[in-house]
Amino acid sequence: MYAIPSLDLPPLGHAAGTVRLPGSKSISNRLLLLAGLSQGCTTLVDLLDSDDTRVMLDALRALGCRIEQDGRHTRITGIAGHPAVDRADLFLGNAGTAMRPLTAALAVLAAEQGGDYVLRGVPRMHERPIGDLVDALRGLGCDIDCTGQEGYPPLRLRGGSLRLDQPVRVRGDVSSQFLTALLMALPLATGQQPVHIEVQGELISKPYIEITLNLLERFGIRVERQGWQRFTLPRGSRYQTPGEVHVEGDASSASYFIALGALAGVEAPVRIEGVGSASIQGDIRFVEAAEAMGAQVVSGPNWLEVRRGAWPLKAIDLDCNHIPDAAMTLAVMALYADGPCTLRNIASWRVKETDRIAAMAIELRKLGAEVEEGADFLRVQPLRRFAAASIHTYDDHRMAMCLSLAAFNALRDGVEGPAVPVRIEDPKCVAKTFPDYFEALFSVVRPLSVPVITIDGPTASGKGTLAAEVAARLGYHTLDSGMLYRVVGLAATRAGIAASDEAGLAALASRLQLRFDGTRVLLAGEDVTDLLREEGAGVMASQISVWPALRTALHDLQCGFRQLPGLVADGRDMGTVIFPQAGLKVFLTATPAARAERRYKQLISKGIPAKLDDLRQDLEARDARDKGRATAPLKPAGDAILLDNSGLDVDASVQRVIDWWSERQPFGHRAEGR
Ligand SMILES: O=C(O)C1=C[C@@H](OP(=O)(O)O)[C@@H](O)[C@H](O)C1
Ligand SMILES: C=C(OP(=O)(O)O)C(=O)O
Repeated sequence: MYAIPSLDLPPLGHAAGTVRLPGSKSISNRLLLLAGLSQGCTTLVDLLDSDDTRVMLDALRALGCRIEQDGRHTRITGIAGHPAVDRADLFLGNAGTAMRPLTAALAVLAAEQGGDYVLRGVPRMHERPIGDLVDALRGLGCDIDCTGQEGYPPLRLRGGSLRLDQPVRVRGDVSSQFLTALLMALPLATGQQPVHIEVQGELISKPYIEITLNLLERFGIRVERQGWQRFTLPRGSRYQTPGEVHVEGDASSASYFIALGALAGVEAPVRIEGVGSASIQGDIRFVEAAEAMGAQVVSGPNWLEVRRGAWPLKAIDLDCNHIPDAAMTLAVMALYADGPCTLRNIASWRVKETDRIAAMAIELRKLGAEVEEGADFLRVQPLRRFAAASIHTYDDHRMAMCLSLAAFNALRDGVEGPAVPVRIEDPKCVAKTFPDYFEALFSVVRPLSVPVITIDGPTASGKGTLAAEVAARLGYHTLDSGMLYRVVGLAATRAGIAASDEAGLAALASRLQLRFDGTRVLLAGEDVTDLLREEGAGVMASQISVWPALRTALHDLQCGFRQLPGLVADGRDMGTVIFPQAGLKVFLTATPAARAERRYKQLISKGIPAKLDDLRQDLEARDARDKGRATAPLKPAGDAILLDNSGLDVDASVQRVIDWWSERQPFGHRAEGR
């Protein structure tokens, strides 16, 4: 996950490869609640692990469920309709699928057994309506206070007494989750008589009710229904655990990769695993919408393969009420269409993670699009010239994921102006349902060009620290090229290859069994990170790095580090030889005295004995050798910016580099500052 203020996506090219989807949010949270209310143990396989499911798991734990997690398996021992506590204060984040169903379940339990439960969430959750559900539950005899604003969480549920002689009436035109909540909770009240639910007003998002009915059935509850108006829970309904249930991949999350295939699956398809034609999720019908826009889709029961068909995409005019979440993806695909696209019947977008109609219109306009927004529709004109935009994401995972698709602007035929990057602000908001979304995206797209920052400089100038910090701030990868020479040095010493054996060293370098695990370096499976930091390894690296054949052998290996979303490479010839096209080149220096002092402190703090004078002499000798070697000598690239950090702390140096980098981006200053 990218827990950084913003993530810059460079212009992206063709896509190919396989993405395995995380579990469905809607299925995961329903199964968790049903398992939690059942008697006995239910094993959920491939449950979604994200913000929305974590709040549900925390709530179930607080109510007395036992939860054990082991790899792909989550085991829940339910409370059999009897919470272990009669008071709890539950934080449910911004998870509608936790807030709404738990409200109904706890309101019914509190009315039947007594209790005092508070349900709250993030500030946006306190702006998302729940009044229709509260009214329905009050009509049933539950005692519910809206402790903030009437009709919105936080809620306090305190007892009451159930009246089941009349049908429970609930409005269905703001959110289907209210009906889902009642369907999942009311089996708790069928001890003496059946319970009837009547839906008032036009029910929206109907396919989500199908998911609810399907999963209730797996827990032994067969709901009788008359169309979408009337539902009956038979007398004596009891949750019976099915034992083990597999959670299919999330069909709404699939929409981004279906769109990706339609836009960029040119030479090969994008394969999506985890969801397919056998899905019980309504959002699988996004496939039809994508096909209407020209995508070519082949599917199996739990996979899809999507390629580009029509290009530009074909404009559509679609009632999207049945796919409220996935439809957002169509709004961004519309930028690549051959005419205006209209998405209708989407009023519910206004009461989700943010007002999604307004947010989508604002952000698409930043890209240059002409957008018409109505109470319940959005019309998007295609774009010929994309503007580089910093996309605000409103703490809405889907805004971040959808708008990332604007980074394919270079693929638009007849596009005017240069290919532009897209900045996604607060990228970690994807954690609501798809924490590794960007990693998944990067694994299947080919960049047109990956941004590189090079930081070259003499030994002990602090390149490594600066590079690591800059990379962490930008979400970029790092290449510590000095480390590669150290690894070769270490491997050579072990293999008995002399520092003077140029051919032997080059041959060794080309067959290195090297792997990086975060900041750890593994040589033939052995963690050698600490050995590489020793002085001897540095001296050996400097001696062997004079050999042209070795430098050539390591060239391709180093270029391979240039991966999305970007690279910060530090060394001695990063800007001059390996990445001459880098977007920013920094040459970092400090006086020999300052560098010797830093190295001295570093060694002493690790308990390694050292002498200041010796260190200074050593590093002056290394400077001379690095500067004097015939191949790739240490010198600033012509277009490098010099940074003398003798009098700067790390934070100040990092900020300088970030500022220089920001100035070179087409977005203006980084949105959230540091
Ligand atoms: O029941 C569900 O799992 C959901 C129902 C839909 O909400 P609405 O019924 O409010 O449209 C959908 O947007 C949400 O992401 C999940
Ligand atoms: C509307 C959404 O979430 P929630 O389950 O919180 O309603 C969503 O995931 O798009």
